[in-house]
Amino acid sequence: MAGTTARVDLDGNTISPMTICMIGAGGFIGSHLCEKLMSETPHTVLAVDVYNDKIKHLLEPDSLPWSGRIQFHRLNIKNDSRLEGLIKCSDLTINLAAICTPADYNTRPLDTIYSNFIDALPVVKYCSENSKRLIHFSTCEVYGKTIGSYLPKDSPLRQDPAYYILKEDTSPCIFGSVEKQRWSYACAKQLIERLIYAEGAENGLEFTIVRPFNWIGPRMDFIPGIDGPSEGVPRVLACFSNNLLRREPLKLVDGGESQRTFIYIKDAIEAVFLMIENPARASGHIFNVGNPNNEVTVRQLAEMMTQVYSKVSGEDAIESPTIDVSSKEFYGEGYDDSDKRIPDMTIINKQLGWNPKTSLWDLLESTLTYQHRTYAEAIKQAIAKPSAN
Ligand SMILES: NC(=O)c1ccc[n+]([C@@H]2O[C@H](COP(=O)([O-])OP(=O)(O)OC[C@H]3O[C@@H](n4cnc5c(N)ncnc54)[C@H](O)[C@@H]3O)[C@@H](O)[C@H]2O)c1
Ligand SMILES: O=c1ccn([C@@H]2O[C@H](COP(=O)(O)OP(=O)(O)O[C@H]3OC[C@](O)(CO)[C@H]3O)[C@@H](O)[C@H]2O)c(=O)[nH]1
Repeated sequence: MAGTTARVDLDGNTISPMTICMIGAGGFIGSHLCEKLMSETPHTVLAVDVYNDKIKHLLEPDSLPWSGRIQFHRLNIKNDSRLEGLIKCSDLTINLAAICTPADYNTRPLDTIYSNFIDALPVVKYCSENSKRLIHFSTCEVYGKTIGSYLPKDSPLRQDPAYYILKEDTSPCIFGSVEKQRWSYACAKQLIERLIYAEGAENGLEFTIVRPFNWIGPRMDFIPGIDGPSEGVPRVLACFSNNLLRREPLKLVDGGESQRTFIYIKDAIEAVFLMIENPARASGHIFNVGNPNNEVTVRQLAEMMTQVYSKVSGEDAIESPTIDVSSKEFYGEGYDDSDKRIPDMTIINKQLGWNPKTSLWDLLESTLTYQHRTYAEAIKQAIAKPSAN
């Protein structure tokens, strides 16, 4: 129960209750952070977002044990003068707000760049000017492509970790050409990282930068036509969940050859907790947060999800569970991809002693159980309902 035993940091010091201004609190990661902060700590959250559907269960009814420790502020950080006041009255600001679905990067590059760079500027400025601590969410996409991806396909060096492991302090950021607008997001994230780093160096801003590597779990994105637009394209977990729920083949972009490491949201949130409560160990650092043991190709992910969904739903898989699509067909002009993403864990291990725990199979089992329970009935009804036209 929150607040009954004193919380101590990794060095044995008592942690005082703090007020956290969490921007983007209504999203996937924000909702999990808020949930754990409410149930396990005495901290207060000023939850800022334009939506609150994913945290409604924490805001209502008033009788919840943490009511009074979480306040929702519906505001758009693009144009709301209340933002500075909220940052000023908090001990820590966590900025999660962003456009962060790849389908937007090449089709809405301006919105993507504004969201990930321009809109984050006032947050950095207010933190710096008011001497407030900032935890800023960047992305593993700042690494772009691996050095190994430029070697010939049969080069033995491709097997050498030096050519693919992504290290915060030494790996380069390798993006495609400007016409490949996919990289608008990574580039905007990289520039805001550099600005935060410079504010730390020149003006003493106390910051931590988080680079998430494909965090997945319940409440990620939306299911098209159910709790999001029918034509919307969410991230891969929700795309594949949608296909499985509708008994459609899973679409493999460009053969599903790209590789990703997936981490369970609950493991990743543990890492963020350590950053929140151990400022002396976390400040001034950039942290990869991922699970290097959970690497698969997108094709393997599709196969695993098909098997796991069959188990949790009790339905046999369809006859042809996957179908190939080109990236142009799926995402449109200007799409490009990261080939492989394995995080180096040295820095987060040394500073915070953190390691991920959950296997890909286990995290898919709990996540797909959630997807089935949450959406299967709604999908059945949507399919049964004759369409409007
Ligand atoms: N989930 C991942 O695996 C992952 C990977 C890499 C990076 N990240 C980064 O982590 C952060 C959070 O990601 P997420 O997966 O929770 O995404 P999300 O889209 O679920 O959450 C982002 C939230 O920010 C809010 N928001 C966006 N613009 C806003 C604005 N102008 N004013 C107020 N609120 C605004 C959105 O409404 C949304 O609720 C993002 O910065 C993203 O780039 C996430
Ligand atoms: O139906 C689909 C959807 C996607 N793919 C391919 O899967 C790979 C992963 O896609 P996704 O999870 O949508 O996004 P990325 O990993 O490419 O990018 C994200 O990483 C972190 C973050 O910054 C925020 O979450 C974001 O940029 C990819 O190869 C798709 O092409 C598919 O085959 N079928």
